Amino acid sequence: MTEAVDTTAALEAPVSADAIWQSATKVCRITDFLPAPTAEGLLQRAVSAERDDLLPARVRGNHLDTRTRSSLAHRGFSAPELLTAIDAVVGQVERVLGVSCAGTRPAFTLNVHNDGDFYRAHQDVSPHDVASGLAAAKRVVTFVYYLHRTPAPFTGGALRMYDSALPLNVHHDGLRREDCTYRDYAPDHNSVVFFLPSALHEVMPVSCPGGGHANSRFAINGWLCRTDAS
Ligand SMILES: O=C(O)CCC(=O)C(=O)O
Ligand SMILES: [Fe+2]
Repeated sequence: MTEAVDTTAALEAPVSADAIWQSATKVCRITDFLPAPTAEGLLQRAVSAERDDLLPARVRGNHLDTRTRSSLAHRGFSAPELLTAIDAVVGQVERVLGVSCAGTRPAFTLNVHNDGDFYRAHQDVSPHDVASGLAAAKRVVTFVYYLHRTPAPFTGGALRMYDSALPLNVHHDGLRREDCTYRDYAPDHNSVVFFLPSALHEVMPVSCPGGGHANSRFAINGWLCRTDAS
């Protein structure tokens, strides 16, 4: 039996101008993504990265900003086996996220978080990038593939995905970060996540008291980027 609902009162009440509208951000997450020996091989390459190749990670626009981001990045790291696997699932990712990756090319770095490292809340593409025609504006999909020794030699380091919120994505006034709901994703070894680069996200601080490069939280983080031709 359906009950009649009186909506008159609701219609007469004005919608609060301060209301924050939130909706869960879509994330495709795949665990045990690569065959275990392939993941192990990638981890070994990450562990044996040359010290000289690891430079302080930069924020969008190629700036060093240690209050926003603390980690090391290896820009020349190669991971063809990961790219092949991403290619194999891109159709499903497109369907879930509602974008087309046709004509895109991957660009990525190996990111290394150790004790005390973090990456504060940010977007991989902002409306400003698009307005200014910055290279980041070509990012169509973000991917992050995680690697670490097992059991994890660190704690923390979750990927925090904030729910999309109005007015957050329109203008920043009036919306405090504390008001935003979110979901945390564990950076489990051999798992990968895909999301839209406009989504607000954060790497929670990593605790790795013993330090040591080999004990780091490794992530191959990149984007499927529109090419000039696409
Ligand atoms: O390592 C992660 O979980 C995400 C890193 C990230 O957001 C980035 O490099 O833009
Ligand atoms: Fe990011």
